[in-house]
Amino acid sequence: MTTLSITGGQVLLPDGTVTRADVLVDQDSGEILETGADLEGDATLDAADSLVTPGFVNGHCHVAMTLLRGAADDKPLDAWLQEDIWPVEAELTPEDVRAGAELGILEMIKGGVTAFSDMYFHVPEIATAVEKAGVRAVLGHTAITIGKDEADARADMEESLAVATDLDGAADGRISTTFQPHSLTTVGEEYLREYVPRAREVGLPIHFHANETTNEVDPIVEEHGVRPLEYARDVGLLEAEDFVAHGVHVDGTEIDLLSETGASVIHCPASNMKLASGMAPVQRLREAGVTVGLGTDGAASNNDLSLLDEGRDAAMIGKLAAEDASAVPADAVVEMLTQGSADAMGLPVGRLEAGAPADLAVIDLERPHLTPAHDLVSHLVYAAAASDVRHTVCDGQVLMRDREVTTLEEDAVLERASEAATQLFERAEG
Ligand SMILES: CSC[C@H]1O[C@@H](n2cnc3c(O)ncnc32)[C@H](O)[C@@H]1O
Ligand SMILES: [Zn+2]
Repeated sequence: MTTLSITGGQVLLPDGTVTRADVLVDQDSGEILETGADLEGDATLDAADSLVTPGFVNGHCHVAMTLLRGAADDKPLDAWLQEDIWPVEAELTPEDVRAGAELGILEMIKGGVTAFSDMYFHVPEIATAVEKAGVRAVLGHTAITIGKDEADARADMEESLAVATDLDGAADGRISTTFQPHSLTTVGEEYLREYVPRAREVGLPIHFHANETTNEVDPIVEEHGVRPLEYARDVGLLEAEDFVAHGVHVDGTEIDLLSETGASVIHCPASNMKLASGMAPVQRLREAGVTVGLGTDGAASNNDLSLLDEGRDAAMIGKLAAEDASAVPADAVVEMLTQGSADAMGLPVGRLEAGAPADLAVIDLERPHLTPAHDLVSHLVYAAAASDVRHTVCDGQVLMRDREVTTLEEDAVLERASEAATQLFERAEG
């Protein structure tokens, strides 16, 4: 057995308390052996003057959209997608997706993110980037049927099933998968009724966008006479292992439905603010017992992949939405960006305890904006930034040491992504 000891730091425990301790990791199994005093390993990672936290878990992302970062801002969702994003995405090659995925994963490792859940296409390229970078991911091919003839629509749904079946367990088990209808308005009812049961037959969880904007809610209410999540339930969605991205415009009936079914919500506050989609009722969801995780959405609607930024945004917008400064407090946010997202995604991560996967981030506390250190949970949510992360460990392997990523060559990743983005936009502009 080869062991790694993360020494001299303060450790954020699963109950939200912080204690001075070392963390001993079995690098062969990738699991935490013990947290406690004076733990020696074969190798050491210095955590003096630092906070050791579970790796942050990005519950909803389109990682390759880093190539579209900053290319289309200041529009609402429908216009942004239809006028700017989808025409460019139509030109994306598998190589582009690989370059964008490596860039996004590099950014996430640098910000202490050790796992992410992704919705996109050319997914084998994303899987290759995940394997190389050493992170954990829940991947899938996202199917859209509107605007397609029956053959193309079916092909997309079939691909979503096939990709999820083929890639499950890849990268030594660090990749798991979901079936992914894009949303309740972009996939036709007949396809949901046919393919959701097929996903169930092979045991796939389902990840989809829902209730993001009122434009997505109103047509469903008009056509079906019920709220979108009631319709979702009727077509077989919202099992306990499913998770919904956004859940902004959910009413009391839908909150009860989420709570009864055990389906989770991934809250994406930065994207919801930037696209002016609305304010998710996070405090009400949590009070109803719904599992809530945090996601960045893609870098074109955020415009970064920092879960620490997302945490601060969640706290701020959660208070505004509830009109209550005590709503969505720091400890709730820390839970959402670790255990909440992990539970939603069906991953046994997000907790620093013996037997759990050794996925963690070490945050440098010797920073002006983190001084004095009255309350480290408060700092994590209200003051810390992605650039404060010193080390990142996933599955017991050191992915970043002293701010240097070990698994990806940073300069080369940046160069490939810039080049791919330039050529992509040249093609798209014709
Ligand atoms: C077909 S792959 C996934 C698809 O989703 C698009 N997308 C990015 N952000 C959002 C969002 O906030 N709501 C809905 N769809 C979104 C992305 O551009 C891809 O086309
Ligand atoms: Zn999304």
